[in-house]
Amino acid sequence: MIGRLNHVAIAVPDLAAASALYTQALGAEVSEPQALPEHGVSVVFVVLPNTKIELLTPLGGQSPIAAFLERNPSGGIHHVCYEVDDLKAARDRLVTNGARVLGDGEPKIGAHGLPVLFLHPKDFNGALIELEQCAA
Ligand SMILES: CC[C@@H](C(=O)O)C(=O)SCCNC(=O)CCNC(=O)[C@H](O)C(C)(C)COP(=O)(O)OP(=O)(O)OC[C@H]1O[C@@H](n2cnc3c(N)ncnc32)[C@H](O)[C@@H]1OP(=O)(O)O
Ligand SMILES: [Co+2]
Repeated sequence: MIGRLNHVAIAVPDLAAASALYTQALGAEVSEPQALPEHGVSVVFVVLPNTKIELLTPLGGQSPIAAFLERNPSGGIHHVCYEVDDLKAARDRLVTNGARVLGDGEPKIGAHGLPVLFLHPKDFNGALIELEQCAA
């Protein structure tokens, strides 16, 4: 069911500083910031030869990552994103098998303009998992 690793996400307290760190200290290619109010975050993507790193920071007063950063003030690995061929079929199979899909269970459009869902970290060995519909 799951396919390629689309990205690994790191929550950061200061997106500009984290972007500069990846650009200057690590010599990486970093995208321009994207504000995603429907997700309560702003993000940049670090483009790697085999996957991406998503650097994200809270946006607005209701960010789902605010509590994570309170627990981890200097930041930390936040989630991994796997690609799936059919997001709704994957969701239905996971729910049938007892996994919890976060939010209202309906896919939302993510940073790549594709539908995404999140699975509860407590159901997957303490790791927050994002599933992204493969591009057609
Ligand atoms: C940019 C768009 C998109 C993309 O296209 O890539 C994104 O990536 S958007 C990313 C931001 N959005 C989300 O993360 C949505 C899903 N997340 C959530 O709904 C919440 O973050 C959460 C997973 C429900 C956690 O909420 P929180 O308020 O932090 O705390 P809780 O008390 O409800 O947490 C329960 C339990 O889970 C542990 N936890 C929390 N976050 C993580 C995490 N990232 N990784 C692992 N574990 C996590 C938390 O510590 C609690 O554990 P216990 O204390 O042991 O109960
Ligand atoms: Co993500």
